[in-house]
Amino acid sequence: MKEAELIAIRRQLHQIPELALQEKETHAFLLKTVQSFPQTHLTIRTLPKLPTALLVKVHGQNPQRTIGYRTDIDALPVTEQTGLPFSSQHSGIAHACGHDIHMTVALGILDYFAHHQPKDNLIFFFQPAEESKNGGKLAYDMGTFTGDWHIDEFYGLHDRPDLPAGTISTRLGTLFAGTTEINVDLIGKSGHAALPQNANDMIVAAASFINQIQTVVARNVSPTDSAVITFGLMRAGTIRNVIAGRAYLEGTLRGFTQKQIDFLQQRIRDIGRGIAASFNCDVNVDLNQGGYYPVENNPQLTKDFIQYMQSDPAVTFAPTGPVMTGEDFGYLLNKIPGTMFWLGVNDPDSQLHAADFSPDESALAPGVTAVVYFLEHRMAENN
Ligand SMILES: CC(=O)N[C@@H](CCC[C@H](N)C(=O)O)C(=O)O
Repeated sequence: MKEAELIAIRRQLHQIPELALQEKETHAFLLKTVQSFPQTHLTIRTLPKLPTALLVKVHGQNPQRTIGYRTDIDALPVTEQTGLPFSSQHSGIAHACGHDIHMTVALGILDYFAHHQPKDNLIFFFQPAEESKNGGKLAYDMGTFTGDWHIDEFYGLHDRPDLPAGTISTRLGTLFAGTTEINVDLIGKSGHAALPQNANDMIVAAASFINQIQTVVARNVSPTDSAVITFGLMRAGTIRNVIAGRAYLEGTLRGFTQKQIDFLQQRIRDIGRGIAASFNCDVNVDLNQGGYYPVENNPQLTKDFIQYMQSDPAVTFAPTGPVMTGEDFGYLLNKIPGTMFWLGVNDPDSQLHAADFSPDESALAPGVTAVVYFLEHRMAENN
């Protein structure tokens, strides 16, 4: 596929961002595009119980194994502020995490193998719901990757704004953190602002909960380890002279190992129980990890990936450390060995999830080429 075609696809996808599990237009666009490729050795599959997902199998000439390639397809509840002429046409929703770039690269790779039949089988998984609702886990747990759709090794990328366009980067070990969504409901008693003795103020209880949570990473995690707990949403109260009888908080916790995540979850539950006792209120702590396991790259496959990318003169490879962003590809890599890697998209003044995030489209063609060449390498004899 020519660079201009990749850019045209990316711009169309960019204009129709959809939230997790609602990716109907995106699914229709992806299906139409895949149907426009030569169909001789393709099988297209949809999942009745996960209707926005799309799978495409490329049948190999002499298959010894099946290699999977995954892209996420959902967007974020962000109002785009890029000023691009092809900005989001869906109010309040944007591809602020670059999944339009991910999908376009996947279509570019698939188009290549639709025209050049591979030796082994390839399965492309266009996965809904990465940002929330763990679409990867949903698909895996419903038995999607069994029988003819079994995958031996799995690859996927994420775009990265602080790397030059087209640069490939990954590491041995954990690449992305495991995350857990935290929802906390504090239930007390509302009343008159002037009569606190007759009420039970949940703004004060929530403030205390938040303050105690700040001690977890600072005081319970070794200074040589990393973890983060952030509360990004807090709702309580209606007016200055009514004591709030309820407060609601949403946050996320992140760590690089499952052991550490389990520990952080336990501390949050403990603090919730402590607040309930000390404020004589109800505190319901709901923790949901879903499929957001730490993204742990398989040692053998990732060593081969890094060696290949470093040795190919057409590829710029950069080493990297782990990051605290999460990815539900972590769940799939927990079940199927594989490698997740970054693709540089050169937007260093912005960041993932920002309203002005605008990846550099010149990353598309080298991204496709690097993955196509790597997959050819994996399918060569002796690999
Ligand atoms: C790449 C990226 O930004 N991923 C998301 C994953 C969502 C995690 C989950 N919804 C949570 O907040 O725990 C991220 O926020 O890192």
